[in-house]
Amino acid sequence: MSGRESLAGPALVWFRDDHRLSDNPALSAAVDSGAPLLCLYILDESSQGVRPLGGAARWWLHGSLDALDRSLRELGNRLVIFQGPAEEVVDRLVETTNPSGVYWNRRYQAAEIAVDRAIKARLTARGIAVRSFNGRLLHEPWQVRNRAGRPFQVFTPYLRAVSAMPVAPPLPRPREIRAGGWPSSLLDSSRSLADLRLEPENPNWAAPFTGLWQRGEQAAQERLSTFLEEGLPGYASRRDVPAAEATSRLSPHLRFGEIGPRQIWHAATARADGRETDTAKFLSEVVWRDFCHQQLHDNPDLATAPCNPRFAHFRWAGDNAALEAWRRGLTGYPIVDAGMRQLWRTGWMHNRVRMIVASFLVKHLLTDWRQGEAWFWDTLLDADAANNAFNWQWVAGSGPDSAPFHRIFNPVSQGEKFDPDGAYVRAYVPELADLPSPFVHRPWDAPGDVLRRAGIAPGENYPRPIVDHGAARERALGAFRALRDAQT
Ligand SMILES: Cc1cc2nc3c(=O)[nH]c(=O)nc-3n(C[C@H](O)[C@H](O)[C@H](O)COP(=O)(O)OP(=O)(O)OC[C@H]3O[C@@H](n4cnc5c(N)ncnc54)[C@H](O)[C@@H]3O)c2cc1C
Repeated sequence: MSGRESLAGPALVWFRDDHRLSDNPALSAAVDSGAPLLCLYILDESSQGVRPLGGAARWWLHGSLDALDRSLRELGNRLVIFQGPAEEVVDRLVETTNPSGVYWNRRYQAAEIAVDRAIKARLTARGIAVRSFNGRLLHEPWQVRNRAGRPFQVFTPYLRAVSAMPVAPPLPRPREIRAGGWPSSLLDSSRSLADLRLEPENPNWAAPFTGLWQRGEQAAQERLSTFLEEGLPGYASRRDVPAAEATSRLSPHLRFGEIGPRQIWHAATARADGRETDTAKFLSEVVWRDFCHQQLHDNPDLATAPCNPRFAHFRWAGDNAALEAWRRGLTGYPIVDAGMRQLWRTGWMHNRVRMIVASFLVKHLLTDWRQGEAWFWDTLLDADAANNAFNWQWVAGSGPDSAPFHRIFNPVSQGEKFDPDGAYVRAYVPELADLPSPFVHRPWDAPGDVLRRAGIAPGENYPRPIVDHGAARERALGAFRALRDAQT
């Protein structure tokens, strides 16, 4: 503890996407400073370049902040919320509280980094210590480098490098978080959670989420324990089967930092005995998340500009009716429609199906991947600047270590392979529930009497395919060839 920090004013702990008390390095360091703490959150949707959250993520944020406040209150503190450009809010806070230090965990979007740098420079100039930490990743983007000291562009060597690096053990939850006194002028300018209007009303389209998801740190820990107990055995072989519900569903918790990857890493490793393959596969997914963050850090425009500049000239078809059919789950391809409806109904979609629907949008519908990225951004509870943009570029073929553009998923064979008896399709596309398995991924092949018995009238209560697979594939390959030829 430095003498200056302990003798001067309170310490400010600024929570941002790290909504937890355990393994929260910024919080632990502030507690260790000995100063009383002022804990805050800023809803900043107006600083230059900051991307406002999508609707589903706003719903999650509401519960996440509520849970964080309750946890802080259990330890004698509370969360005070502000709204507005972070630089202005922090200036006001510093002016009024004269803090001994400001503590935060780092963020990785370019606009947020710019805000943090500007704030840090101003505070440092005023003699106020700013201490920033890694609370979000296993390793910081700049810590994982190849032999030439450059960032990895390919995941496998990145994973190999990370596997050889020790992962810091998670920090314990503080036992007490001594509260500083909030000046009333600041409290007057603070917002209640309700003021932020994060949850939708009229219509409350998020109502079904309440029964499906528990937000907050405790729920994240419980989900991890249940997954390690019940889901991890067999994860490597079952993770691609959407009906198996064999993945952790930790993604929204990770997105909002209700659990940290180091906690997951150590908890999974501690139970790896006898399930080494499953554990390694699961942890490699957590490493993908770090890799995505490294890519975002090195490509600040990841969500808007293709990493491979050649793709900037791609000739997209831009068919709005087809885009709308995709969004609504009305393409006539059962696995695509099931995925898009799972997303709408639950705020989440299985990873295999995310790849299928993304490939369908980009390649079968020849629609700019940024349209898909934006829809996911608005509808996913786990919408994440790094994971979402990186994975869309991966599918579109324009990102680092991407699937090549000419690898075009066939939505029928993908469905038959990963959802062989159609359980996933039946769960989300009830129109097809009574279709026998051989036809559930290709209703157009079913004889008339089979369709009648299943209650399906093609084009009336379930759409005919909006594109023909073979023709769409040829069109996509043609567009890619045109791009290549134009540049050689
Ligand atoms: C087009 C597309 C868009 C995506 N958008 C997002 C997004 O906005 N937010 C998001 O968290 N994930 C995104 N993913 C990655 C992946 O689909 C989800 O992380 C995963 O489905 C979450 O489910 P889970 O927690 O059960 O995963 P698990 O299989 O249990 O994996 C554990 C954790 O590893 C990480 N992870 C798993 N797969 C990936 C991956 N491919 N890339 C990066 N991290 C991964 C996630 O944090 C996940 O919670 C996207 C994938 C695709 C193909």
